[in-house]
Amino acid sequence: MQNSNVKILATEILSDNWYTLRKITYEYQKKDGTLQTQSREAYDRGNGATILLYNREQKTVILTRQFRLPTFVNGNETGMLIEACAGLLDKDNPEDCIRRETEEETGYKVTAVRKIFEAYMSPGSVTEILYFFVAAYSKAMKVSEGGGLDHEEENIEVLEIGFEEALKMIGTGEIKDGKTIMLLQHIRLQGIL
Ligand SMILES: Nc1nc2c(ncn2[C@@H]2O[C@H](COP(=O)(O)OP(=O)(O)O[C@H]3O[C@H](CO)[C@@H](O)[C@H](O)[C@@H]3O)[C@@H](O)[C@H]2O)c(=O)[nH]1
Ligand SMILES: [Mg+2]
Repeated sequence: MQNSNVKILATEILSDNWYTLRKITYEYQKKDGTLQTQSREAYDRGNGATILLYNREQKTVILTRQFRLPTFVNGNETGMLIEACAGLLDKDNPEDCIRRETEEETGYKVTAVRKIFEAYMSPGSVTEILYFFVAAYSKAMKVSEGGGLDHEEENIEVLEIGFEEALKMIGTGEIKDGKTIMLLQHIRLQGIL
């Protein structure tokens, strides 16, 4: 935090049940030089990594489907969401994290992963920065069922979908997850599939 126009005055923890919600009060120097005191809530659930697995011969991608409670209480009738594989970093670096998460959730053991960019996904309220990766996959890399970790209560379905179909699913609203849309569009924009 190096912006000399901002001075943190107070940090209050509103909730630290599973992740941490803080209310931060700060002094902000406006362009005209005057000082303004503001406060904002920031939800800190750590940082994350996500990956799109693609197969050039088959022109397919690997996606997941799982129940996402926050979407269920906000308009997603079944609560089921189709997403690229993703996970929180814990103490890992993003690359190790995404390799581990890929194997746990999809059952594919990928070797060469490529970082493409990083993005704040909800900058007005959530601190998280998300690291984006892509990797080629093949049948030979499938080492387990995937599906996520039982002790984390993950019930993840693994989907292998034609790339063109996945792109269409953005238009139909069947794919409604930001990171997944960004990854699919990247694959198209870069001509990877
Ligand atoms: N008990 C309990 N479990 C929780 C809670 N919040 C999350 N979990 C569980 O903690 C686990 C976290 O799984 P990960 O695979 O590491 O993370 P993720 O939820 O898939 O998050 C990924 O996708 C998010 C949504 O796009 C990203 O925001 C995030 O960065 C990451 O990439 C999941 O099993 C989730 O259900 C909670 O409040 N209580
Ligand atoms: Mg996950």
